[in-house]
Order: sequence, then structure tokens, then C-alpha cells
Amino acid sequence: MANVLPFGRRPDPDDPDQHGDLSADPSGTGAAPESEGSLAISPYADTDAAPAAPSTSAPTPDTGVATGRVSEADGRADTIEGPIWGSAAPSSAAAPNDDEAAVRQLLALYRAMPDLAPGHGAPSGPDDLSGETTGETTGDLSAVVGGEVDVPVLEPDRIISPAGAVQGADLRPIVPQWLSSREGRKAVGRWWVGMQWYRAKFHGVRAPVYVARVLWRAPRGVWRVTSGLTRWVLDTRADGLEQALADGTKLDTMTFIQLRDQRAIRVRARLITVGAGAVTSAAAGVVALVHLPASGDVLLGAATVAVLAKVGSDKDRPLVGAAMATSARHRELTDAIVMRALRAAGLGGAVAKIDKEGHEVSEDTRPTLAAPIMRSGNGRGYVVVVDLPWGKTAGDAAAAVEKLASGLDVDVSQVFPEPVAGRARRVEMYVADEDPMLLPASRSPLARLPRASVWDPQPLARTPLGIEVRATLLFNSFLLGALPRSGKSYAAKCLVTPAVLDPYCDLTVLDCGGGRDWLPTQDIAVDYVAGDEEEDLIRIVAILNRIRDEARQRLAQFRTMTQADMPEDKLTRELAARGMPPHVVVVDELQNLLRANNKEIRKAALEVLVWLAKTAPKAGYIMVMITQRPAADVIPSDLRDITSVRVALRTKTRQGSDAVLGSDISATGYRTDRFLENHKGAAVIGGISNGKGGDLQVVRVDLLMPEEFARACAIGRTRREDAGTLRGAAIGDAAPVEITITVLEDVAAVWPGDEAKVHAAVILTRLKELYPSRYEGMADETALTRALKPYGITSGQVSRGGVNRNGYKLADIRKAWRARQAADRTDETDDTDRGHRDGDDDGPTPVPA
Ligand SMILES: Nc1ncnc2c1ncn2[C@@H]1O[C@H](COP(=O)(O)OP(=O)(O)OP(=O)(O)O)[C@@H](O)[C@H]1O
Repeated sequence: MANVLPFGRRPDPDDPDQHGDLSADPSGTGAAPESEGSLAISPYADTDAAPAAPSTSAPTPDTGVATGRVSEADGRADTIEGPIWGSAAPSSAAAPNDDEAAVRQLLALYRAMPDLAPGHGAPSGPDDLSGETTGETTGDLSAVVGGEVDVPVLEPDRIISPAGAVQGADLRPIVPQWLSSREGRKAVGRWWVGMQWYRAKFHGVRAPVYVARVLWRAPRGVWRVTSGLTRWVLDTRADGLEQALADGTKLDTMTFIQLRDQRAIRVRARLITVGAGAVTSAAAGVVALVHLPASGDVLLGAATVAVLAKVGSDKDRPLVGAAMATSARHRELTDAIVMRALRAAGLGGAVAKIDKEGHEVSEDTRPTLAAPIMRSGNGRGYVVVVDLPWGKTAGDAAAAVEKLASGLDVDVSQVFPEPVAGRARRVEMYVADEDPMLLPASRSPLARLPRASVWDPQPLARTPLGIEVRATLLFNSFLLGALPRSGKSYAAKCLVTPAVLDPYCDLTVLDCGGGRDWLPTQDIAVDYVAGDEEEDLIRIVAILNRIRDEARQRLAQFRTMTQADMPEDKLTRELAARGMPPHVVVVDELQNLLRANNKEIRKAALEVLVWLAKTAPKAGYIMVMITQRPAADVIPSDLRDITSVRVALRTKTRQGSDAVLGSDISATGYRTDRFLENHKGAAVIGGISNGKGGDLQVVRVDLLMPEEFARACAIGRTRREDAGTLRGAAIGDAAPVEITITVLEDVAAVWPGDEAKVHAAVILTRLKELYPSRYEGMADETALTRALKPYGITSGQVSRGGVNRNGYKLADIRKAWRARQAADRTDETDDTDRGHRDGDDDGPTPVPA
């Protein structure tokens, strides 16, 4: 994964804009580096500590970029040596000046940042910060000056997320997350009001019971108050002692006399106090009765009675019981509940063991809360950050999510444990009040038909916490798999819409199911096929083959270009503008293609798809493959493993989930068989950075309705017309395709009897007559010869009726046929294992003897 710091730009010594007045100051303090090599800065470093530490960073001679490291000399994890361009780190004597210069340099670089603003290559969203290089970033950052790349490349071990994976991770946000967004404030406000409203209703219904309790307990309160006061006034506690002295148990007469006198004084004082209190209260009561309105008297009386009832209540039988919430919505998550859940999930650690002498013989490994439990930013749940026992990881928490949910007493669909970058044992857990997959889905921002570009990350989904997940189409290949009716087509359309809206992107749609889902793309597609008949599938493979040829041609062109034209060995915006547009290829209902009855179709389709998904992205070809049969036989690991972004919606089994996401991913807790039937659009996405060091995340795909997609296609057509980029089938000018899959059996089928040799032109004419839809795109005999070449059939001079022309020999056809049958038999075992009907593969082609 390439990473680019936002300020990662090599200062140009000749560029006064970059240096500001620095370059004009050759003196010392503000001096610009003599050469670019003398700059040594650390955007994160402690300026006191960094220069003092001897640099161990070795400069990389060709790039002039030295690798850095986190200095552990003083045990401070936040002392980091910064990116060092040039030959060597400064000597300690020169360091302070250089530091100052470096800071000023950094400021100058920041001033130059507008050049790199969003839309010009600067990181523009969370993906950029996570270190993903977007196509846009790549495109502009690779600006070339004099044949040299104008951007320093930071060594991977120096790249630290600006969000502060090192420094900021342990610091709690100054303003709670939910307070910093309007949505969060509203949601928490709603939650609080909702909770109080619930409590009001709960207690309101029980009000008569409370009144009865008050009336019953108030007299008891009166009794408790008067008896308590009496005991206090008379100092009855001294009774026992006086009695003992009087009984002669203790024969100290002086003490007895002293005690009795002191008690008499105490009792007198207390009597006066209580008497005064009683008179004052009575007077206050009379005044209140006379001066207060009746309602005030009632209130005062009620309060007095309530207080007396409270006094008359027992501790274990309070006057008003707790509102017993059955829904997590009104339940407060406490430390005790979290610890209980961790214990239930086997993540409870152990208390320290103490030996007889009181020495600790084993460590206390119980988990601890790394931050107080807080309401989440979206106001719809709690965020808990826990440091697990030593040796346990966030992955363990994810794998034990069911037990965690049980311990928290919520549903498994409400708990989302995620790793925290920088700490393997730290886990951030979102505990939602309600199942977030059942809440109304977020409307896709693409429904507003914005100007979109396949080079930029575009909105696709939201995490349960409401954080937007964006996908960049370019340089990726996509696989979507799920059971029918889980939201797969909606998700695929949401993913493809940026390509629809981008007039500088070609689109090909190959729907192997023949449904209506992709019908609106007919208006913009370079090629559009919808159908599951063998003819359709053959055509689809032929189109894929043609796209592969185009991609190969593009790659061949790339090889002829200079490093300056092609700094990153892949398509750039400049090249795209020069007639190499990105091209999104959608293959829906993939299972119909990869499990086609005709073995030749299956083999050819898999081969071309693997090539396209693996090699074509850098040429600007983006595969989007969708299947409603997420199973290993439909998605061979060859294909899945080279697909960079995988989206799994609901599956029946964890194997199905793994078939899309990758083998054994389910063991890490990310699995889609836990989604329920009504979890429409719920998915696990693999391959898009989650900003926390991982690339797996649970999301809900944004909702883009079919009519909105159709509108996007209509506007996409208008934009293409305006840009002059509409081409292919959309304007009735589909490029012809050459069918090569069935060519051997087709040639065998049209071969005239037992003729030993036949002209190629005759064969082609017969093919066009018998299979017009397959061979209409075949331009001439050369194309036919090219199609037969993979079978080992070559053309030669054939003399027929005195005419000498290119032709084929029957012997060659037979030989090729036998070879293919032998190869088929070898493959048969695999297919039988996968329960495939072999007999259906070969059509009714007459086999030459
Ligand atoms: N993101 C979403 N949020 C809410 N509801 C959704 C979402 N996506 C799809 N749905 C609902 O789910 C239903 C099924 O969606 P969709 O047609 O995409 O399923 P599918 O998996 O493609 O099914 P099939 O394979 O049969 O075509 C839709 O009619 C829609 O109402």
C-alpha cells in the first residue's frame, strides 16, 4: 500500500514560492538548505530531543530519502526522527538552526498545499489519511519536473498517520465525539429525552401503587422519627453504662456521678433543641397554612408525607423501584456489564495470585477500560475501549462477538468490536442501542447526481457508527457475492454509479442472468449483453476477450513510454485524457458464466476474468463481478484472491462468506451468515482501509433506488454526449466480436463431408450462414486462422478448382479435436467433484471420424 503524507513534497530550491523569504536569507537561522539534501525535519518530533539524538537514519542515495525510526533512546515513544531528504542528518551543533529552518520550511510547504488540494491530488478523505493512495493522488503527485518525480517518497517505516497513530492514540478527544457533530448532539438529545420519557411513563403507570405505599409507610415514618428523636433526646445509649455502674459491675462512683451529670446536661440541651425545633416547625406550618395558597399547602403536605414515607421505607424495599428496561435502548451500559461480557467471552483475564506471605506470585491480567464508556458519535449506542488481557487480541474479541453480545445482554448484530491501531490488545467496541442494520438505510449521495469521477473515492456505504466508507473504482477489481434478495444488485449499482456519472469513463455491462437490473445502462454502455443462453455467454466471453486485447495493447503502449510519462507504471489522468479512458466492466450473475454447461465457456471465462482482474486494473480496466451463488465452485480462489475489493452481503453459511471474503476470514469474526433476511444492504467489505490498520469492515450499503440509477444513466448519457465520449453499442456502433470458444466444433460442424482440404473462405462463409450471430464480427479468413491457432491448426495453401488460396486440412481438425477430448477427460474428474454434468458440455456437433 502506497502512503503519501499530505506535506510530502520535495522543496524546490529554485522555487521562491516554496521557500518564501527563506531562500533569500543565507545567514543562518532562517536559511534555506544549501541543497535539498540538508533538510532534516520532523513534523511530529520533540524539537528538543530530536537533534540531540544521533541519527541512525541512512540516506537512500538515489532518492535522497532517508529512512527514519522511532527513537527509543529516552524511552519516549513520541520522539520520532522526521523525514530526511538529502545526504546526512545534521550535526548536533547545526541542529537547532536546521530545526528552525525545517519548521519554517514545513510552513512554506504547507503554504504550497493548495496545489495539492482535493481535486489536485491532495488526500481528500479518510481513505487518503489511512494511507491508501487514491488514483487522484497518484495522478497529480507524480507531476514531473525535468523528467524527475517532484515528490519525495517516504520510506514505509516513516509513515505515520497524521491522525497520530503514535501520539494521539492514547489521548481522549477533548470534545466528546457525539458533541462535535450536529447529528451526534441531536441523536444523544433524542436518546436522553427518550429515556426520560420512558421513565416517566413507567413510573406514571405505577403512580397509584406509589401513593398506596406512601400512605402505608408515612405513619411508620412518623413512628420512626418520633421514636428516634425520643431516644436521642433522652440519650438512651448511656442507659446501659449507667445501669452497669449502678449495678456495681464497675465500682467507680466518681465516674458514675460525672456521667450522670453530663447526661443530664446533654438531655436538657437536646430537649431545648427539639422543643425549639418543634415550636419553629409548628410556627412555620401555621405561617404556611395562612399565607400559602391551597395548592402550596397541599404540596407542602405531600412533600412532608413523602419524606415520612421514605423514612418509613426499608432499604431493600424502596418507595420507587428502578425502571426495568427490556430494551437496550433504555439501558445504561456500565463498567460492570462490560467486564461481565468480557468474562463471558473468555477475555476476563485473572486476578493476581498471592502466596501465604502476601507476595504477588502472578500478575493481575484482568482487562481494563482504556477510556470511560461514552455515548457514540452517532448518539445511537455506546463506545467502549478496552485493553484486553495480555496475549489477547482485538481479533479474539471479534471472534467471540456472540459471547460478548450475550454478556452484554444484547443481540449479536448490535456489537461491533474493532482493532485500534497501535495496540494489538486494545479493542474499540460499538454497542448499538438497536440493530443498526434494521434502521432506515442512508440515502446515497450519488442519488443527487453529482459530478463524479472514477479516480476519486466515492461514497458506497456507512459503518454502523455512521462513518462513510468510500471506494475508488480505479486500479481496483471488485467481487460482490450474496444470496438473492440481500441487496447485491443495489450495492453493485451504487458502486458503479460514479462510472455512470463520469463522462470520461467507458462502461461495459455483461449481465449473464438477463434480468432488468442493468437495462438503463444500455444508453451509455460500450457493450451491453443481457442473457443466460449459450449464445449470450459465448458472446460475453468474446467481449471479455476483446477487452483483454485492448488492455494488452494499452500495456504494450505503456512499455514504450518513458518513466516521466508513466511514473507509477499505470494509467494516469494525462494518459486517460489522451484517449485511454478508464473502462468499468460489470459482469453480473457470474455463476451462470463460471458454471455454464459448456466446459469451453467455463474455462475461457475463468481464464479471461482472472487476467482482467489481476492485470488490467493498472491499464484502467475495472472489473465488477457479481454473483448470487457465493460458493467456492462459482468463485474459484484464483479469481477471488486477486480481486482487490470484496463485498459480501448475506450468505447462508460461513463458507459462503469465506468464498467471497477469503478463506478463513470468518474465523476472525467477519462473517455474513450472521446477517438476517431483513438486513438488506448489510455487508462486510474487505479491501478498503478502515482507517484503523485493517481492511475489513461491517457496513450498510447506501440506498440508491432503481429509478435514481436510471436517472444517473440518463444524465450520464447527456454528459457523454456533451463531452463527445459516447461510443459503442450506446450509439448503435458496437464493435464486432470474434467468437473463438466454439470455433473448433463450429468448423467441424460446417466441414464439407470428408474433404481433405478446404479453403478458409469457404469455411468462413459456411460459419456465417450457420451461426450468423457468432461470426458476424469475424472480419476475414485471417481472423478465423487466428481463432484456430490456439488449437494448433494452421492454414496453408490449398488448391481447389484451379484456385490456390489459404485453407485447412481435415487431418489437422481431427487431431485438434482428439487433443481437446483428451484434455476434457483430464478435467472431468474436477467437474465430477463439483457435481457438474459433463455430458451437457458438448453440443450436437458432428465429430469428424
Ligand atoms: N442498501 C439497502 N438498504 C435498504 N434496503 C435495501 C438496500 N439494498 C437493497 N435493499 C432492498 O432489498 C431488496 C433486494 O435488493 P436487490 O434486488 O439488490 O437484491 P439482490 O441480492 O440483487 O437480489 P437478486 O439476486 O434476486 O437480484 C430491494 O428490493 C430493496 O428493497
